[in-house]
Amino acid sequence: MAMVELRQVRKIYDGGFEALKGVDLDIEAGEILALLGPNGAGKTTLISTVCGLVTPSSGTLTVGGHDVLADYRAARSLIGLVPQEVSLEPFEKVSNTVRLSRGLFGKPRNDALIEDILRRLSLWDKRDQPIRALSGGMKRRVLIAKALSHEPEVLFLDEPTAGVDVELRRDMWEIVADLKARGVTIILTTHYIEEAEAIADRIGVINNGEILLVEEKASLMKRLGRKELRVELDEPVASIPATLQDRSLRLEEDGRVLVYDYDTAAERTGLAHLMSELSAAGLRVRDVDTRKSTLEDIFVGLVHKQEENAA
Ligand SMILES: Nc1ncnc2c1ncn2[C@@H]1O[C@H](COP(=O)(O)OP(=O)(O)OP(=O)(O)O)[C@@H](O)[C@H]1O
Repeated sequence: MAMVELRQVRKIYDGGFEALKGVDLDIEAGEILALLGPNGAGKTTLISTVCGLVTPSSGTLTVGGHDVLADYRAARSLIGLVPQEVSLEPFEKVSNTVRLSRGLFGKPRNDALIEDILRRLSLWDKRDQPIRALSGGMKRRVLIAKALSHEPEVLFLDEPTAGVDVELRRDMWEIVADLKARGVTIILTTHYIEEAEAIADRIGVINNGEILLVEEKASLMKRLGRKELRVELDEPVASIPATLQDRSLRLEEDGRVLVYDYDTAAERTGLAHLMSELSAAGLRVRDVDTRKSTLEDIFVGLVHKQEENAA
């Protein structure tokens, strides 16, 4: 059994908008899943249904085997949620904010645990400050501390690094890695492809309320291992010379550029051979350039394809 299971989860908001179109998703214990998707894709709606904040129109959801609808308290007690928007009591002290959060889950007071959480998030020095005295980045850390206060097994982070500076983004990534090392299952939504690349075990792409792909990052990266060699010729050619026909080259830019796709992970890329074949065919090379397909290419391609299919 997966830690989080969604089966055919649909959400139609009042007014008729279908934000989730029958989502199936399994999230395994201890993994980091990054959900990538453009604005309005349904990321927040998906997270909110798992956390019991939005009631699905149909389908089932379980967390740790507990049905989110029928057994809400048991499911919710396993979940920590770091929301997108900062919603904190401005005059409350940092340490009280986190302590109160634990209390709301009916857990007994545990000052040692709160201290540990605050230290891990570099908030210990700020523990006696009121929330309003903190920077935006520090407030985000407080949101994480709150979400961890009741020792959840599953942590949802809704765009944890939207609008934060590079340094804080790196800190967040470290915090997430540390939580994973402690066995916490982590689901984060993001617009930042590099964020998914940096920290996720698996990457899910969502658009228009549908999951388009869920794949191990490692295997996605393997697919990303494809590279393109672009050879700019001195003189344009009308067609690919016969001696190079079995090379699966493409001709672009009115015959000025020969494009060769190759697999960087392959033992032999055939690049050296190709260059000598070009010269044997009498083609003079002006310049070469390489281009690597990125996760962004895959992402944009998937989203476009879905939109074309829908049109
Ligand atoms: N309460 C609501 N009532 C009606 N429609 C809603 C409601 N909440 C969200 N939506 C719509 O559902 C769609 C998905 O929204 P959602 O917030 O889940 O997307 P998202 O992927 O999190 O987007 P973003 O990256 O912009 O946060 C959007 O078109 C949004 O306008």
